[in-house]
Amino acid sequence: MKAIEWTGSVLRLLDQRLLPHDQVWIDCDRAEAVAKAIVDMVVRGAPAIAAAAAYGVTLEARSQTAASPAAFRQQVEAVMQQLEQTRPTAVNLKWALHRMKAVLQAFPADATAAAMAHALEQEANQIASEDVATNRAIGEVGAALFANPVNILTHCNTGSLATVGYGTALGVIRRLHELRRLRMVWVDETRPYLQGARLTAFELSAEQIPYRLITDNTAAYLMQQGAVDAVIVGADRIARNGDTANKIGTYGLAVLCQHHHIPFYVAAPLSTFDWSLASGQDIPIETRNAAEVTHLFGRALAPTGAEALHVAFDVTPHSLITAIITEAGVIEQPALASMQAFRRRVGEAEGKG
Ligand SMILES: CSC[C@@H](O)[C@@H](O)C(=O)COP(=O)(O)O
Repeated sequence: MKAIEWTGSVLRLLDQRLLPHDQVWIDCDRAEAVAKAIVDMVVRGAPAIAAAAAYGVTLEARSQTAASPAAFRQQVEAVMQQLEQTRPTAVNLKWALHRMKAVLQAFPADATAAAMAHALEQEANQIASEDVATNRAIGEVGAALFANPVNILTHCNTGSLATVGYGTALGVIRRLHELRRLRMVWVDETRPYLQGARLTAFELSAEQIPYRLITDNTAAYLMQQGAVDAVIVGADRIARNGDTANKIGTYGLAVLCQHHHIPFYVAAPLSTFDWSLASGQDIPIETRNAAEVTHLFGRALAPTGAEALHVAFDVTPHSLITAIITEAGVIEQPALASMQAFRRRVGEAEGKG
């Protein structure tokens, strides 16, 4: 399953707002269209929006090849800034744009616009292909944590639709299934946007991975019944001390896991680490339109004029996280010291400095 495709001239995005029932592709031929697609959640999930933004820069660069080198740089950098504003919490977006900016800055002042545009396209392709390899590595590392078949509970969508392919938390689940070490997956529906019900259930159905969809408020009951062996979720930003921002409802699951003595894992690539932030308190949390809470598919659930709050992410304190699973290994009991030791081991170059 794929939700992002670069044709060499346009970025094709599978409109995730319409899944699972309609599979409609949107062709973006300008950076503005990509920015709008990210804001409107046509494309979503931290690694997927990072790759989409990189292709947004590529589209702008390709449209400016007749410009002078200085005008080209100015225009492309303006678009990078615009893309960076589209969604605030997922740091992968910034990480990808920093990579694109570094490519631009490596060229001498008199480099031709065409040469710079070509290099930017290559970098976007590199970001996209690395993501799939990274997720496969995360899957391998994560699956090694489980010796026997398990029941996993997951939240939101962290699969092929949220990445360029394979997925992070869902990558671990996918790998467990391949290794016959997965009993089944409990899929939180993930109110209000229903990424679990619409997207994760869609991916698991397509691959015939056994799952059952539950309402978000069923997790506690299942844990009490002994029906959950572990929770695995993705992440949008991980601070220096291991505090992790992810889809709203993640923190509640971590608290429940602590109460029930169930391991709580975060699976994320190094591009989700924000070493510049001391703790989760510094992570910007996106709030979205309250109509996404009061309405479902355009139909009002609440009385007319009902006030609602739509906080899209929450922060799980590192003390509640059993381990963070990355492509470079596992960080057990993440905290400042273990995170710093991990960072030294993998090298600063791979994370966000
Ligand atoms: C591999 S995706 C990790 C996270 O981005 C995912 O868990 C999540 O919270 C997605 O939120 P979304 O608002 O759908 O972009």
